[in-house]
Amino acid sequence: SRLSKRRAAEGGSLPPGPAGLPILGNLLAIDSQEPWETYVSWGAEYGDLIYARFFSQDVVIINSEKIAKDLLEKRSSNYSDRPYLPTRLPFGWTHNFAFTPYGNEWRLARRLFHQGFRAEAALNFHPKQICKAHQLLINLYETPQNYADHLTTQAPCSCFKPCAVFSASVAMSVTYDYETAPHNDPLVTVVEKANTLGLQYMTPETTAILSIFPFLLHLPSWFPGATMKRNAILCTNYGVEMVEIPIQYVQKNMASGTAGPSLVSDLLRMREHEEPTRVPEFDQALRQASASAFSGGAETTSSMLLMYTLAMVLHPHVQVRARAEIDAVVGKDRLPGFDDRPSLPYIDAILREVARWQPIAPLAIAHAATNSDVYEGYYIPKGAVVIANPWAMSRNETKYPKPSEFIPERFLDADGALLDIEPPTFVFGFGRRVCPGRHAADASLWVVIAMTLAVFNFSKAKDVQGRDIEFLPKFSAGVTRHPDPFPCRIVPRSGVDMKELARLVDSTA
Ligand code: HEM
Repeated sequence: SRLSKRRAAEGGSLPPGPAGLPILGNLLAIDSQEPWETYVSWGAEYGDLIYARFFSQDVVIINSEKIAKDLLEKRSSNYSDRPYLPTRLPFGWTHNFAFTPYGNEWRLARRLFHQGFRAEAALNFHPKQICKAHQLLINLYETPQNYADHLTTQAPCSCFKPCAVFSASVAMSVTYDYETAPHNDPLVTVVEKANTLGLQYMTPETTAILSIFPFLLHLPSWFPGATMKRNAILCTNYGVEMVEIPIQYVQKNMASGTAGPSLVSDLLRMREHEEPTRVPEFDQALRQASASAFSGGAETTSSMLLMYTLAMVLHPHVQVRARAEIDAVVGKDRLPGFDDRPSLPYIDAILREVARWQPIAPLAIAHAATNSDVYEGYYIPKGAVVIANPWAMSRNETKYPKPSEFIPERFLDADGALLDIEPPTFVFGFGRRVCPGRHAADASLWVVIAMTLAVFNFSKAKDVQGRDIEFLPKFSAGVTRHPDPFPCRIVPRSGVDMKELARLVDSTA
């Protein structure tokens, strides 16, 4: 076969892996809800570097951090491409550079994004993150039963104050200096629609079928069963609105002199100094950089905050220790702020453990091999889809004993100081494609964790007899993996009423 000839030419054999069917390859063997679990079980049999086939597509799965770093970081010039996604262009998904092939277009978009989101620049977001966290506290105080809405999306909410919609509003604010409306913000709605509809078509597992039946994408949209085509059209339209409307908003504000600082206003100013011939390229990159900031930022942050809420409800003793730390370091007269971060190691340990305990992107985003390669004697074909499996890395028992348990203490030494070990950065991916929003995400998560623990107590909801309502957490993987709604009670700590909360908020404003 062609493959064995290539192998003979290069030396080395394919990494071990499960036997597949002649045409389908290994697709039928994969748990469609939790493919990362299938890859963990393959790993137990074949090792941490696994070869599989989806139809005719070569796939390499990496279950260990070491191999992921050896390939995706140390050999990053060969492993920074993305798999070809037949859905990307028909669904108008050119606005998110997460899916742009490796090359100049991606490089420029990522460079512009970096302008606003690199570690030092992301410090500028702190005041906005604090302000949004304050709004979140007020919303949680007033309508705690709507906690998921406050943390994630918009939804009818009975409070009259601006509904925080924390994640989306931080993202919109830093990218466009756009204040999300209290309810049903038109832009947040359109981003959600574009994301929910689009992202399910952007994974190698789902799109594998299109590489063998590409006609599915080309059936006329009125054809019965042509859902994919109809969705592609809808999604393209949402994408255009989601990209263009907020840019026009910034341009209008700049023209009237009312634009506050934002990524897009900075980039529009940079644009004025571009060579005229380079402007079209710059415009395309500006669109990718800005749309990626808010479409990439909102959903991920909110999924992690839901994981955090779940962790707190299930582990009251963790809250007790966290509160004792906050009370000792910050006191009860004010809320924790970023300056307190170095003195609050337990809060950081919670943040790390939330990220590790339930990775919200269990298979990160697949990379692709530009050229064939040989690693430890194994042959990796050119064009192979390379899937790193952060889920498997989070379940490494040597590094994380009792991996399915939530134990922030694993990141601390006996004196309660943060251990000098690498935090679970694998949840943000690897190499040149590593998540560029991670610094902003880290600060948003930290401030919410610190402030909510300072003010609230999370517990299981009670039934009419006053008994805890027990539940088994369930998770769904849509855009990102997140817990399904679970019953919970969020009540202010004793002594915190609305007046006191307003005072606390004012004291850190
Ligand atoms: C809350 C936690 C977050 C997690 C766990 C997360 C995780 C990831 C992962 C796993 C990747 C793929 C990395 C790879 O290919 O190796 C990624 C890429 C990306 N993330 Fe994040 N992310 C988070 C927050 C954010 C935020 C807040 C933003 C935007 C402000 C963002 C923007 C992006 C973009 C634009 C990419 C594509 C990078 C590229 O292809 O060059 N992410 N993220």
